Amino acid sequence: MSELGEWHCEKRPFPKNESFTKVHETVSETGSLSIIVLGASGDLAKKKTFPALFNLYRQGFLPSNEVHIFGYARTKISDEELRDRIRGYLPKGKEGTQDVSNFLHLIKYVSGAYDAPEGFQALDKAISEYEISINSAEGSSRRLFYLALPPSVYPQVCKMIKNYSMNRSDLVGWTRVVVEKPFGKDLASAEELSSQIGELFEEPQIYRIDHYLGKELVQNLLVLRFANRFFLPLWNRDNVDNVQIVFREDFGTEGRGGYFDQYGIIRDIIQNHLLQVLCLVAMEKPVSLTPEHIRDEKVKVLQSVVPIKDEEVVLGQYEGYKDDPTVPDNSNTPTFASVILHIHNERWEGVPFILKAGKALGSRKADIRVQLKNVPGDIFKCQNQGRNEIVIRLQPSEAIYMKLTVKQPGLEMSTAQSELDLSYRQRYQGVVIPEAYERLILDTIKGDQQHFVRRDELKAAWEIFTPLLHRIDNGEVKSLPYKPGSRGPAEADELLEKAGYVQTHGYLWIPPTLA
Ligand SMILES: NC(=O)C1=CN([C@@H]2O[C@H](COP(=O)(O)OP(=O)(O)OC[C@H]3O[C@@H](n4cnc5c(N)ncnc54)[C@H](OP(=O)(O)O)[C@@H]3O)[C@@H](O)[C@H]2O)C=CC1
Ligand SMILES: O=C1O[C@H](COP(=O)(O)O)[C@@H](O)[C@H](O)[C@H]1O
Repeated sequence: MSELGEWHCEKRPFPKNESFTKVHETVSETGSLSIIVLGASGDLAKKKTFPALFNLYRQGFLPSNEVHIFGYARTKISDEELRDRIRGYLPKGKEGTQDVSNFLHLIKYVSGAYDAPEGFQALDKAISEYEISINSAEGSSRRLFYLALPPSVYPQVCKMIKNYSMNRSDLVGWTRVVVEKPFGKDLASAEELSSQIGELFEEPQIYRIDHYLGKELVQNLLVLRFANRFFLPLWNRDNVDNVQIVFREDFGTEGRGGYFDQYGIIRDIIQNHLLQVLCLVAMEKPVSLTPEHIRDEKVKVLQSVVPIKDEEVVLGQYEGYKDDPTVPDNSNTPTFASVILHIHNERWEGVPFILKAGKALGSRKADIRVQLKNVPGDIFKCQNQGRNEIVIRLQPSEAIYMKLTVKQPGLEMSTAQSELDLSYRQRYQGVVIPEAYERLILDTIKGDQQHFVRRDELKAAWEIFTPLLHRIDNGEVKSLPYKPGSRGPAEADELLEKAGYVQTHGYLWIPPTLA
Protein backbone atom coordinates (compact mmCIF):
# COMPACT_ATOMS: atom_id res chain seq x y z
CA MET A 1 0.00 0.00 0.00
CA SER A 2 1.24 3.52 -0.73
CA GLU A 3 1.49 6.24 1.89
CA LEU A 4 -1.82 7.59 0.66
CA GLY A 5 -3.43 4.30 1.49
CA GLU A 6 -4.25 3.42 -2.13
CA TRP A 7 -3.60 0.04 -3.65
CA HIS A 8 -1.14 -0.25 -6.49
CA CYS A 9 -1.07 -3.17 -8.82
CA GLU A 10 2.36 -4.29 -9.91
CA LYS A 11 2.64 -5.69 -13.39
CA ARG A 12 3.41 -9.35 -12.98
CA PRO A 13 4.97 -11.85 -15.37
CA PHE A 14 2.64 -14.60 -16.53
CA PRO A 15 4.35 -17.97 -16.60
CA LYS A 16 2.82 -20.01 -19.40
CA ASN A 17 2.44 -23.74 -19.65
CA GLU A 18 4.67 -24.29 -22.68
CA SER A 19 3.69 -27.92 -23.17
CA PHE A 20 0.07 -26.87 -23.63
CA THR A 21 1.08 -24.22 -26.17
CA LYS A 22 3.17 -26.70 -28.12
CA VAL A 23 0.38 -29.25 -28.44
CA HIS A 24 -1.74 -26.61 -30.13
CA GLU A 25 0.79 -25.11 -32.43
CA THR A 26 0.34 -26.56 -35.86
CA VAL A 27 3.26 -26.95 -38.20
CA SER A 28 3.81 -23.59 -39.83
CA GLU A 29 3.29 -23.67 -43.56
CA THR A 30 4.93 -21.52 -46.15
CA GLY A 31 3.97 -20.53 -49.65
CA SER A 32 1.46 -18.03 -50.82
CA LEU A 33 -1.59 -17.37 -48.71
CA SER A 34 -4.54 -15.68 -50.38
CA ILE A 35 -7.39 -14.48 -48.21
CA ILE A 36 -10.48 -13.77 -50.24
CA VAL A 37 -13.27 -11.81 -48.57
CA LEU A 38 -16.49 -12.36 -50.48
CA GLY A 39 -19.04 -9.65 -49.74
CA ALA A 40 -16.15 -7.21 -49.31
CA SER A 41 -18.46 -4.23 -49.79
CA GLY A 42 -20.58 -5.19 -46.77
CA ASP A 43 -20.97 -4.33 -43.13
CA LEU A 44 -19.25 -7.34 -41.57
CA ALA A 45 -16.30 -7.11 -43.95
CA LYS A 46 -15.50 -3.50 -43.13
CA LYS A 47 -16.29 -3.64 -39.41
CA LYS A 48 -14.85 -7.03 -38.48
CA THR A 49 -13.12 -9.04 -41.20
CA PHE A 50 -10.69 -6.45 -42.57
CA PRO A 51 -9.86 -4.99 -39.13
CA ALA A 52 -9.15 -8.53 -37.85
CA LEU A 53 -6.87 -9.17 -40.83
CA PHE A 54 -5.16 -5.86 -40.16
CA ASN A 55 -4.48 -6.79 -36.53
CA LEU A 56 -3.02 -10.12 -37.63
CA TYR A 57 -0.89 -8.32 -40.20
CA ARG A 58 0.34 -5.84 -37.62
CA GLN A 59 1.41 -8.63 -35.30
CA GLY A 60 3.36 -10.36 -38.06
CA PHE A 61 0.99 -13.26 -38.67
CA LEU A 62 0.37 -12.22 -42.27
CA PRO A 63 3.80 -11.43 -43.72
CA SER A 64 3.53 -9.26 -46.81
CA ASN A 65 5.87 -11.50 -48.80
CA GLU A 66 3.45 -14.43 -48.39
CA VAL A 67 -0.01 -12.95 -48.06
CA HIS A 68 -2.35 -11.19 -50.38
CA ILE A 69 -5.93 -10.20 -49.69
CA PHE A 70 -8.71 -10.06 -52.25
CA GLY A 71 -12.12 -8.46 -51.91
CA TYR A 72 -14.95 -9.71 -54.09
CA ALA A 73 -18.49 -8.35 -54.42
CA ARG A 74 -20.96 -7.14 -57.03
CA THR A 75 -20.51 -3.43 -56.29
CA LYS A 76 -18.39 -1.83 -58.97
CA ILE A 77 -15.58 -0.08 -57.18
CA SER A 78 -11.83 0.20 -57.68
CA ASP A 79 -9.11 -1.20 -55.40
CA GLU A 80 -8.64 2.31 -54.06
CA GLU A 81 -12.33 2.82 -53.35
CA LEU A 82 -12.48 -0.42 -51.37
CA ARG A 83 -9.39 0.63 -49.39
CA ASP A 84 -11.04 3.99 -48.64
CA ARG A 85 -14.15 2.24 -47.31
CA ILE A 86 -12.05 0.09 -44.99
CA ARG A 87 -9.46 2.62 -43.85
CA GLY A 88 -11.60 4.31 -41.19
CA TYR A 89 -12.28 0.98 -39.43
CA LEU A 90 -8.64 0.02 -38.97
CA PRO A 91 -7.39 0.74 -35.47
CA LYS A 92 -4.45 3.09 -35.50
CA GLY A 93 -1.49 1.97 -33.45
CA LYS A 94 1.58 3.70 -32.10
CA GLU A 95 3.28 3.20 -35.46
CA GLY A 96 1.00 5.86 -37.01
CA THR A 97 -0.59 5.31 -40.40
CA GLN A 98 2.30 3.67 -42.23
CA ASP A 99 1.28 0.14 -41.34
CA VAL A 100 -2.32 0.99 -42.33
CA SER A 101 -1.23 1.98 -45.84
CA ASN A 102 1.11 -1.01 -46.12
CA PHE A 103 -1.76 -3.28 -45.17
CA LEU A 104 -4.21 -1.63 -47.54
CA HIS A 105 -1.76 -2.15 -50.38
CA LEU A 106 -2.07 -5.90 -49.90
CA ILE A 107 -5.74 -5.66 -50.89
CA LYS A 108 -7.03 -6.04 -54.43
CA TYR A 109 -10.65 -5.91 -55.47
CA VAL A 110 -12.48 -7.98 -58.06
CA SER A 111 -16.08 -7.23 -58.93
CA GLY A 112 -18.51 -9.90 -60.09
CA ALA A 113 -21.79 -11.62 -59.42
CA TYR A 114 -22.09 -14.51 -56.96
CA ASP A 115 -23.31 -16.92 -59.62
CA ALA A 116 -21.16 -15.77 -62.54
CA PRO A 117 -18.36 -18.05 -63.74
CA GLU A 118 -16.64 -15.02 -65.36
CA GLY A 119 -16.39 -13.26 -62.00
CA PHE A 120 -14.82 -16.25 -60.27
CA GLN A 121 -12.53 -16.90 -63.23
CA ALA A 122 -11.35 -13.29 -62.96
CA LEU A 123 -10.82 -13.82 -59.23
CA ASP A 124 -8.86 -17.01 -59.90
CA LYS A 125 -6.73 -15.18 -62.45
CA ALA A 126 -5.95 -12.40 -59.97
CA ILE A 127 -5.02 -14.92 -57.27
CA SER A 128 -2.89 -17.00 -59.65
CA GLU A 129 -1.03 -13.93 -60.90
CA TYR A 130 -0.14 -13.06 -57.38
CA GLU A 131 0.88 -16.65 -56.58
CA ILE A 132 3.12 -16.77 -59.63
CA SER A 133 4.56 -13.35 -58.79
CA ILE A 134 5.90 -14.67 -55.53
CA ASN A 135 7.13 -17.85 -57.20
CA SER A 136 4.88 -20.11 -55.25
CA ALA A 137 5.56 -23.68 -56.36
CA GLU A 138 2.79 -25.29 -58.37
CA GLY A 139 -0.08 -26.23 -56.05
CA SER A 140 1.49 -24.96 -52.87
CA SER A 141 -0.99 -22.14 -52.58
CA ARG A 142 -3.26 -21.68 -49.63
CA ARG A 143 -6.63 -20.10 -50.38
CA LEU A 144 -8.94 -19.00 -47.63
CA PHE A 145 -12.40 -17.88 -48.75
CA TYR A 146 -14.30 -15.86 -46.14
CA LEU A 147 -18.01 -15.64 -46.96
CA ALA A 148 -19.10 -12.31 -45.45
CA LEU A 149 -22.37 -12.73 -47.30
CA PRO A 150 -26.04 -13.45 -46.69
CA PRO A 151 -26.40 -17.25 -46.28
CA SER A 152 -28.88 -17.33 -49.18
CA VAL A 153 -25.95 -17.09 -51.61
CA TYR A 154 -23.65 -19.62 -49.89
CA PRO A 155 -24.51 -22.60 -52.15
CA GLN A 156 -23.96 -20.74 -55.40
CA VAL A 157 -20.80 -19.07 -54.14
CA CYS A 158 -19.38 -22.40 -52.92
CA LYS A 159 -20.14 -23.92 -56.32
CA MET A 160 -18.31 -21.08 -58.06
CA ILE A 161 -15.32 -21.39 -55.72
CA LYS A 162 -15.19 -25.13 -56.26
CA ASN A 163 -15.46 -24.87 -60.06
CA TYR A 164 -13.36 -21.82 -60.77
CA SER A 165 -11.34 -20.42 -57.88
CA MET A 166 -10.08 -23.08 -55.51
CA ASN A 167 -6.54 -24.31 -55.20
CA ARG A 168 -6.26 -26.97 -57.90
CA SER A 169 -3.95 -29.37 -56.13
CA ASP A 170 -4.74 -31.38 -53.04
CA LEU A 171 -1.13 -32.43 -52.73
CA VAL A 172 0.24 -29.24 -51.25
CA GLY A 173 -1.63 -26.21 -50.01
CA TRP A 174 -5.33 -26.06 -49.34
CA THR A 175 -8.69 -24.39 -49.86
CA ARG A 176 -10.74 -23.47 -46.80
CA VAL A 177 -14.12 -21.80 -46.63
CA VAL A 178 -15.35 -19.75 -43.68
CA VAL A 179 -19.11 -19.37 -43.43
CA GLU A 180 -20.90 -16.95 -41.15
CA LYS A 181 -24.00 -17.44 -39.11
CA PRO A 182 -26.98 -17.61 -39.32
CA PHE A 183 -26.39 -20.94 -40.99
CA GLY A 184 -29.95 -21.68 -42.06
CA LYS A 185 -33.25 -20.54 -40.57
CA ASP A 186 -34.34 -23.82 -39.07
CA LEU A 187 -33.40 -27.49 -39.01
CA ALA A 188 -34.56 -28.27 -42.54
CA SER A 189 -32.94 -25.24 -44.20
CA ALA A 190 -29.70 -25.70 -42.25
CA GLU A 191 -29.52 -29.35 -43.23
CA GLU A 192 -30.19 -28.47 -46.85
CA LEU A 193 -27.44 -25.85 -46.75
CA SER A 194 -25.08 -28.32 -45.07
CA SER A 195 -25.78 -30.93 -47.74
CA GLN A 196 -25.28 -28.45 -50.57
CA ILE A 197 -21.96 -27.26 -49.19
CA GLY A 198 -21.03 -30.77 -48.05
CA GLU A 199 -21.26 -32.00 -51.66
CA LEU A 200 -18.64 -29.44 -52.64
CA PHE A 201 -16.23 -29.40 -49.72
CA GLU A 202 -15.05 -31.88 -47.10
CA GLU A 203 -15.87 -31.11 -43.44
CA PRO A 204 -12.19 -30.23 -42.65
CA GLN A 205 -12.41 -27.50 -45.30
CA ILE A 206 -15.54 -25.88 -43.84
CA TYR A 207 -15.18 -23.42 -40.96
CA ARG A 208 -18.58 -22.44 -39.51
CA ILE A 209 -17.64 -19.41 -37.54
CA ASP A 210 -19.36 -18.35 -34.33
CA HIS A 211 -17.38 -15.39 -33.12
CA TYR A 212 -18.38 -15.94 -29.48
CA LEU A 213 -16.09 -18.98 -29.56
CA GLY A 214 -13.21 -16.59 -30.18
CA LYS A 215 -13.85 -14.42 -27.12
CA GLU A 216 -11.16 -14.61 -24.45
CA LEU A 217 -13.39 -15.67 -21.59
CA VAL A 218 -15.29 -18.17 -23.66
CA GLN A 219 -11.94 -19.75 -24.54
CA ASN A 220 -11.09 -19.75 -20.85
CA LEU A 221 -14.10 -21.86 -19.91
CA LEU A 222 -12.51 -25.25 -20.44
CA VAL A 223 -9.38 -24.23 -18.57
CA LEU A 224 -11.38 -22.81 -15.71
CA ARG A 225 -13.55 -25.88 -15.41
CA PHE A 226 -11.08 -28.67 -16.03
CA ALA A 227 -7.78 -27.29 -14.75
CA ASN A 228 -9.02 -26.20 -11.33
CA ARG A 229 -9.82 -28.41 -8.40
CA PHE A 230 -12.06 -25.64 -6.98
CA PHE A 231 -14.75 -26.10 -9.55
CA LEU A 232 -14.68 -29.85 -10.22
CA PRO A 233 -16.81 -30.92 -7.24
CA LEU A 234 -19.15 -27.91 -7.46
CA TRP A 235 -20.13 -28.09 -11.10
CA ASN A 236 -23.23 -30.25 -10.92
CA ARG A 237 -26.87 -30.52 -9.84
CA ASP A 238 -25.92 -31.13 -6.20
CA ASN A 239 -24.49 -27.63 -5.87
CA VAL A 240 -25.70 -25.50 -8.75
CA ASP A 241 -29.21 -24.13 -8.48
CA ASN A 242 -29.45 -22.35 -11.83
CA VAL A 243 -27.29 -21.00 -14.63
CA GLN A 244 -27.89 -17.82 -16.61
CA ILE A 245 -26.21 -16.96 -19.88
CA VAL A 246 -27.09 -13.40 -20.76
CA PHE A 247 -26.45 -11.11 -23.72
CA ARG A 248 -27.61 -7.48 -23.63
CA GLU A 249 -27.12 -4.71 -26.12
CA ASP A 250 -27.96 -1.08 -25.46
CA PHE A 251 -28.76 -0.34 -29.10
CA GLY A 252 -31.44 -1.57 -31.46
CA THR A 253 -31.27 -3.15 -34.90
CA GLU A 254 -29.93 0.10 -36.38
CA GLY A 255 -29.95 -0.20 -40.14
CA ARG A 256 -30.12 -4.01 -40.01
CA GLY A 257 -33.90 -4.16 -39.51
CA GLY A 258 -34.51 -5.87 -42.85
CA TYR A 259 -32.09 -8.68 -42.02
CA PHE A 260 -33.08 -8.87 -38.37
CA ASP A 261 -36.81 -9.14 -38.99
CA GLN A 262 -36.23 -12.32 -41.03
CA TYR A 263 -34.35 -13.89 -38.15
CA GLY A 264 -35.11 -12.44 -34.71
CA ILE A 265 -33.05 -12.59 -31.55
CA ILE A 266 -33.22 -16.38 -31.10
CA ARG A 267 -31.65 -17.05 -34.51
CA ASP A 268 -29.33 -14.03 -34.24
CA ILE A 269 -27.87 -14.68 -30.77
CA ILE A 270 -29.38 -17.53 -28.75
CA GLN A 271 -29.33 -20.52 -31.12
CA ASN A 272 -25.67 -19.90 -31.87
CA HIS A 273 -23.66 -17.66 -29.52
CA LEU A 274 -25.40 -18.43 -26.24
CA LEU A 275 -25.92 -22.10 -27.02
CA GLN A 276 -22.24 -22.50 -27.81
CA VAL A 277 -21.43 -20.94 -24.44
CA LEU A 278 -23.91 -23.30 -22.77
CA CYS A 279 -22.11 -26.27 -24.34
CA LEU A 280 -18.81 -25.20 -22.83
CA VAL A 281 -20.40 -24.59 -19.43
CA ALA A 282 -22.26 -27.89 -19.34
CA MET A 283 -20.19 -30.43 -21.29
CA GLU A 284 -18.24 -33.30 -19.73
CA LYS A 285 -14.46 -33.31 -19.72
CA PRO A 286 -13.28 -34.24 -23.23
CA VAL A 287 -10.92 -37.17 -23.71
CA SER A 288 -8.30 -34.70 -24.95
CA LEU A 289 -8.05 -31.21 -26.34
CA THR A 290 -8.30 -32.29 -29.95
CA PRO A 291 -11.09 -30.48 -31.81
CA GLU A 292 -13.03 -33.70 -32.39
CA HIS A 293 -12.98 -34.77 -28.76
CA ILE A 294 -14.19 -31.35 -27.66
CA ARG A 295 -16.89 -31.18 -30.28
CA ASP A 296 -18.04 -34.72 -29.46
CA GLU A 297 -18.78 -33.58 -25.91
CA LYS A 298 -20.58 -30.45 -27.09
CA VAL A 299 -22.84 -32.53 -29.31
CA LYS A 300 -23.73 -34.81 -26.37
CA VAL A 301 -24.90 -31.83 -24.30
CA LEU A 302 -27.00 -30.48 -27.13
CA GLN A 303 -28.57 -33.87 -27.70
CA SER A 304 -29.50 -34.03 -24.00
CA VAL A 305 -31.54 -30.80 -24.07
CA VAL A 306 -35.25 -31.53 -23.65
CA PRO A 307 -37.95 -29.82 -25.79
CA ILE A 308 -38.63 -26.22 -24.83
CA LYS A 309 -41.99 -25.48 -23.20
CA ASP A 310 -43.85 -22.29 -24.22
CA GLU A 311 -44.43 -21.41 -20.56
CA GLU A 312 -40.65 -21.26 -20.14
CA VAL A 313 -40.23 -18.63 -22.84
CA VAL A 314 -40.73 -14.87 -22.70
CA LEU A 315 -40.43 -12.89 -25.93
CA GLY A 316 -40.26 -9.14 -26.29
CA GLN A 317 -40.07 -6.49 -28.97
CA TYR A 318 -38.84 -3.01 -28.13
CA GLU A 319 -41.13 -0.09 -28.79
CA GLY A 320 -40.02 1.73 -31.92
CA TYR A 321 -38.59 -1.40 -33.62
CA LYS A 322 -41.32 -1.25 -36.27
CA ASP A 323 -40.50 2.39 -37.10
CA ASP A 324 -37.73 1.00 -39.32
CA PRO A 325 -39.22 1.17 -42.84
CA THR A 326 -37.74 -2.26 -43.66
CA VAL A 327 -39.71 -3.90 -40.81
CA PRO A 328 -43.35 -4.84 -41.52
CA ASP A 329 -45.96 -3.08 -39.35
CA ASN A 330 -47.33 -6.39 -38.08
CA SER A 331 -43.96 -7.93 -37.22
CA ASN A 332 -43.95 -10.36 -34.26
CA THR A 333 -40.17 -10.81 -34.51
CA PRO A 334 -38.64 -10.90 -31.02
CA THR A 335 -35.82 -8.49 -30.25
CA PHE A 336 -35.69 -9.99 -26.74
CA ALA A 337 -36.04 -13.57 -25.56
CA SER A 338 -35.59 -15.44 -22.34
CA VAL A 339 -35.69 -19.21 -22.76
CA ILE A 340 -35.16 -21.93 -20.18
CA LEU A 341 -33.36 -25.06 -21.29
CA HIS A 342 -33.17 -28.29 -19.30
CA ILE A 343 -30.42 -30.82 -19.78
CA HIS A 344 -31.50 -34.38 -19.18
CA ASN A 345 -28.34 -36.01 -17.89
CA GLU A 346 -26.75 -37.15 -14.68
CA ARG A 347 -24.90 -33.88 -14.06
CA TRP A 348 -27.62 -31.35 -14.82
CA GLU A 349 -31.05 -32.93 -14.29
CA GLY A 350 -33.25 -30.29 -12.61
CA VAL A 351 -30.91 -27.33 -13.14
CA PRO A 352 -32.48 -24.63 -15.34
CA PHE A 353 -30.20 -22.95 -17.89
CA ILE A 354 -31.71 -19.56 -18.61
CA LEU A 355 -30.58 -18.09 -21.92
CA LYS A 356 -31.48 -14.45 -22.27
CA ALA A 357 -30.71 -11.99 -25.07
CA GLY A 358 -32.06 -8.60 -25.95
CA LYS A 359 -31.47 -5.54 -28.06
CA ALA A 360 -32.17 -1.93 -27.05
CA LEU A 361 -31.82 -2.71 -23.34
CA GLY A 362 -30.37 -0.52 -20.59
CA SER A 363 -26.80 -1.81 -20.84
CA ARG A 364 -24.36 -3.70 -23.03
CA LYS A 365 -22.93 -6.82 -21.46
CA ALA A 366 -22.62 -10.55 -21.74
CA ASP A 367 -22.06 -12.88 -18.84
CA ILE A 368 -22.47 -16.35 -17.42
CA ARG A 369 -23.84 -16.57 -13.91
CA VAL A 370 -23.69 -19.89 -12.09
CA GLN A 371 -25.77 -19.58 -8.93
CA LEU A 372 -25.17 -22.12 -6.20
CA LYS A 373 -27.77 -23.54 -3.84
CA ASN A 374 -28.30 -22.21 -0.31
CA VAL A 375 -25.82 -23.26 2.35
CA PRO A 376 -27.46 -25.98 4.46
CA GLY A 377 -27.81 -25.16 8.19
CA ASP A 378 -27.40 -21.39 7.96
CA ILE A 379 -26.00 -20.51 11.43
CA PHE A 380 -25.29 -16.90 10.40
CA LYS A 381 -28.85 -16.27 9.27
CA CYS A 382 -27.35 -14.70 6.14
CA GLN A 383 -29.28 -16.73 3.58
CA ASN A 384 -31.44 -13.79 2.60
CA GLN A 385 -28.44 -11.64 1.75
CA GLY A 386 -27.61 -13.64 -1.33
CA ARG A 387 -26.28 -16.87 -2.71
CA ASN A 388 -22.79 -17.75 -3.86
CA GLU A 389 -22.33 -17.12 -7.55
CA ILE A 390 -19.54 -17.69 -10.03
CA VAL A 391 -19.78 -14.98 -12.65
CA ILE A 392 -17.85 -14.95 -15.88
CA ARG A 393 -18.11 -11.56 -17.50
CA LEU A 394 -17.49 -12.03 -21.20
CA GLN A 395 -17.72 -8.34 -22.05
CA PRO A 396 -17.14 -5.51 -21.44
CA SER A 397 -14.53 -5.47 -18.63
CA GLU A 398 -13.68 -9.15 -18.84
CA ALA A 399 -13.64 -10.72 -15.39
CA ILE A 400 -14.25 -13.83 -13.37
CA TYR A 401 -15.61 -13.15 -9.92
CA MET A 402 -17.05 -15.27 -7.18
CA LYS A 403 -19.74 -13.66 -5.12
CA LEU A 404 -19.55 -14.84 -1.56
CA THR A 405 -20.48 -14.03 2.01
CA VAL A 406 -17.80 -12.64 4.32
CA LYS A 407 -17.64 -11.16 7.78
CA GLN A 408 -18.23 -7.44 7.56
CA PRO A 409 -14.90 -5.94 8.75
CA GLY A 410 -15.32 -4.33 12.13
CA LEU A 411 -16.14 -5.10 15.72
CA GLU A 412 -19.50 -6.66 15.10
CA MET A 413 -20.02 -10.18 13.87
CA SER A 414 -22.16 -9.45 10.89
CA THR A 415 -22.05 -10.75 7.35
CA ALA A 416 -21.90 -8.99 4.00
CA GLN A 417 -21.77 -9.87 0.33
CA SER A 418 -18.40 -9.46 -1.34
CA GLU A 419 -16.37 -11.06 -4.11
CA LEU A 420 -13.13 -12.75 -5.08
CA ASP A 421 -12.34 -10.83 -8.19
CA LEU A 422 -10.15 -11.59 -11.17
CA SER A 423 -10.61 -8.52 -13.31
CA TYR A 424 -8.55 -8.81 -16.43
CA ARG A 425 -7.79 -5.13 -16.88
CA GLN A 426 -6.26 -5.05 -13.42
CA ARG A 427 -4.57 -8.45 -13.38
CA TYR A 428 -3.28 -8.42 -16.94
CA GLN A 429 -2.22 -4.82 -17.32
CA GLY A 430 -0.74 -4.06 -20.70
CA VAL A 431 -1.97 -7.34 -22.17
CA VAL A 432 -4.05 -6.77 -25.28
CA ILE A 433 -6.94 -9.18 -25.53
CA PRO A 434 -7.29 -10.24 -29.16
CA GLU A 435 -10.51 -9.64 -31.02
CA ALA A 436 -12.56 -12.79 -31.51
CA TYR A 437 -12.43 -12.61 -35.31
CA GLU A 438 -8.67 -12.15 -35.24
CA ARG A 439 -8.17 -15.33 -33.28
CA LEU A 440 -10.60 -17.36 -35.36
CA ILE A 441 -9.15 -16.29 -38.70
CA LEU A 442 -5.73 -17.28 -37.41
CA ASP A 443 -7.14 -20.67 -36.38
CA THR A 444 -8.47 -21.10 -39.90
CA ILE A 445 -5.06 -20.38 -41.37
CA LYS A 446 -3.54 -22.90 -38.94
CA GLY A 447 -6.23 -25.47 -39.73
CA ASP A 448 -7.50 -25.72 -36.17
CA GLN A 449 -11.26 -26.38 -36.08
CA GLN A 450 -11.65 -26.56 -32.30
CA HIS A 451 -13.45 -23.23 -32.11
CA PHE A 452 -15.70 -23.82 -35.10
CA VAL A 453 -19.07 -25.49 -35.26
CA ARG A 454 -19.19 -29.01 -36.65
CA ARG A 455 -22.08 -30.09 -38.86
CA ASP A 456 -23.67 -32.46 -36.31
CA GLU A 457 -23.34 -29.77 -33.63
CA LEU A 458 -25.21 -27.32 -35.81
CA LYS A 459 -27.92 -29.89 -36.50
CA ALA A 460 -28.38 -30.59 -32.79
CA ALA A 461 -28.57 -26.83 -32.10
CA TRP A 462 -31.31 -26.34 -34.66
CA GLU A 463 -33.19 -29.38 -33.31
CA ILE A 464 -33.51 -27.60 -29.97
CA PHE A 465 -34.94 -24.35 -31.30
CA THR A 466 -36.79 -25.23 -34.51
CA PRO A 467 -40.17 -26.20 -32.96
CA LEU A 468 -40.25 -22.99 -30.89
CA LEU A 469 -39.15 -20.87 -33.86
CA HIS A 470 -41.91 -22.31 -36.00
CA ARG A 471 -44.48 -21.51 -33.30
CA ILE A 472 -43.17 -17.93 -33.16
CA ASP A 473 -43.17 -17.62 -36.96
CA ASN A 474 -46.82 -18.83 -36.95
CA GLY A 475 -47.73 -16.19 -34.38
CA GLU A 476 -48.50 -18.80 -31.68
CA VAL A 477 -46.04 -17.24 -29.23
CA LYS A 478 -46.30 -13.46 -29.01
CA SER A 479 -43.63 -10.84 -28.40
CA LEU A 480 -44.45 -8.47 -25.54
CA PRO A 481 -43.64 -4.78 -25.92
CA TYR A 482 -40.84 -3.28 -23.80
CA LYS A 483 -39.35 0.17 -23.47
CA PRO A 484 -35.96 0.78 -25.08
CA GLY A 485 -33.38 1.24 -22.35
CA SER A 486 -35.25 -1.06 -19.94
CA ARG A 487 -34.49 -4.62 -18.73
CA GLY A 488 -36.94 -6.08 -21.25
CA PRO A 489 -40.45 -7.31 -20.41
CA ALA A 490 -41.15 -7.63 -16.67
CA GLU A 491 -42.41 -11.16 -17.38
CA ALA A 492 -38.80 -12.21 -18.06
CA ASP A 493 -37.81 -11.35 -14.48
CA GLU A 494 -40.83 -13.27 -13.21
CA LEU A 495 -39.75 -16.29 -15.26
CA LEU A 496 -36.27 -16.02 -13.81
CA GLU A 497 -37.63 -15.99 -10.29
CA LYS A 498 -39.86 -18.98 -11.08
CA ALA A 499 -36.79 -20.82 -12.34
CA GLY A 500 -35.25 -20.39 -8.89
CA TYR A 501 -32.87 -17.48 -9.36
CA VAL A 502 -32.46 -15.45 -6.18
CA GLN A 503 -31.39 -11.88 -6.73
CA THR A 504 -28.93 -10.33 -4.29
CA HIS A 505 -30.53 -7.02 -3.41
CA GLY A 506 -28.26 -4.09 -2.68
CA TYR A 507 -25.14 -5.80 -4.07
CA LEU A 508 -23.44 -4.50 -7.18
CA TRP A 509 -20.16 -5.68 -8.61
CA ILE A 510 -18.10 -2.70 -9.77
CA PRO A 511 -15.17 -3.48 -12.04
CA PRO A 512 -12.02 -2.20 -10.32
CA THR A 513 -10.37 0.79 -11.94
CA LEU A 514 -6.66 1.39 -12.07
CA ALA A 515 -5.06 4.35 -10.36
N1 LIG B 1 -22.74 -7.29 -39.71
C1 LIG B 1 -22.48 -7.93 -38.58
O1 LIG B 1 -22.18 -7.34 -37.54
C2 LIG B 1 -22.54 -9.42 -38.53
C3 LIG B 1 -22.86 -10.17 -39.66
N2 LIG B 1 -22.85 -11.53 -39.60
C4 LIG B 1 -23.15 -12.33 -40.79
O2 LIG B 1 -22.18 -12.06 -41.79
C5 LIG B 1 -22.75 -12.12 -43.08
C6 LIG B 1 -22.56 -10.79 -43.78
O3 LIG B 1 -23.17 -9.78 -42.99
P1 LIG B 1 -23.21 -8.24 -43.42
O4 LIG B 1 -21.89 -7.83 -43.90
O5 LIG B 1 -23.84 -7.52 -42.32
O6 LIG B 1 -24.21 -8.28 -44.65
P2 LIG B 1 -24.50 -7.19 -45.74
O7 LIG B 1 -25.97 -7.05 -45.86
O8 LIG B 1 -23.69 -5.96 -45.56
O9 LIG B 1 -24.04 -7.98 -47.06
C7 LIG B 1 -22.68 -8.20 -47.41
C8 LIG B 1 -22.54 -8.00 -48.91
O10 LIG B 1 -23.27 -9.03 -49.57
C9 LIG B 1 -23.87 -8.53 -50.74
N3 LIG B 1 -25.31 -8.78 -50.64
C10 LIG B 1 -26.19 -8.24 -49.78
N4 LIG B 1 -27.42 -8.74 -49.96
C11 LIG B 1 -27.31 -9.62 -50.96
C12 LIG B 1 -28.24 -10.46 -51.63
N5 LIG B 1 -29.50 -10.51 -51.27
N6 LIG B 1 -27.79 -11.25 -52.61
C13 LIG B 1 -26.49 -11.23 -52.96
N7 LIG B 1 -25.58 -10.45 -52.38
C14 LIG B 1 -25.98 -9.66 -51.39
C15 LIG B 1 -23.56 -7.05 -50.81
O11 LIG B 1 -22.46 -6.87 -51.68
P3 LIG B 1 -22.63 -6.51 -53.21
O12 LIG B 1 -23.99 -6.00 -53.46
O13 LIG B 1 -21.55 -5.49 -53.45
O14 LIG B 1 -22.34 -7.79 -53.89
C16 LIG B 1 -23.12 -6.70 -49.42
O15 LIG B 1 -22.18 -5.67 -49.40
C17 LIG B 1 -24.20 -12.50 -42.86
O16 LIG B 1 -24.31 -13.88 -42.92
C18 LIG B 1 -24.48 -12.01 -41.44
O17 LIG B 1 -25.51 -12.67 -40.83
C19 LIG B 1 -22.52 -12.20 -38.47
C20 LIG B 1 -22.19 -11.53 -37.33
C21 LIG B 1 -22.22 -10.10 -37.25
O1 LIG C 1 -23.60 -12.01 -34.28
C1 LIG C 1 -23.98 -10.96 -33.83
O2 LIG C 1 -23.29 -10.41 -32.81
C2 LIG C 1 -23.40 -9.02 -32.54
C3 LIG C 1 -22.82 -8.84 -31.15
O3 LIG C 1 -21.48 -9.22 -31.11
P1 LIG C 1 -20.54 -8.70 -29.93
O4 LIG C 1 -19.27 -9.41 -30.16
O5 LIG C 1 -20.45 -7.21 -30.08
O6 LIG C 1 -21.19 -9.07 -28.65
C4 LIG C 1 -24.81 -8.54 -32.61
O7 LIG C 1 -24.84 -7.13 -32.50
C5 LIG C 1 -25.42 -8.94 -33.95
O8 LIG C 1 -26.81 -8.63 -33.93
C6 LIG C 1 -25.28 -10.42 -34.19
O9 LIG C 1 -25.64 -10.71 -35.53
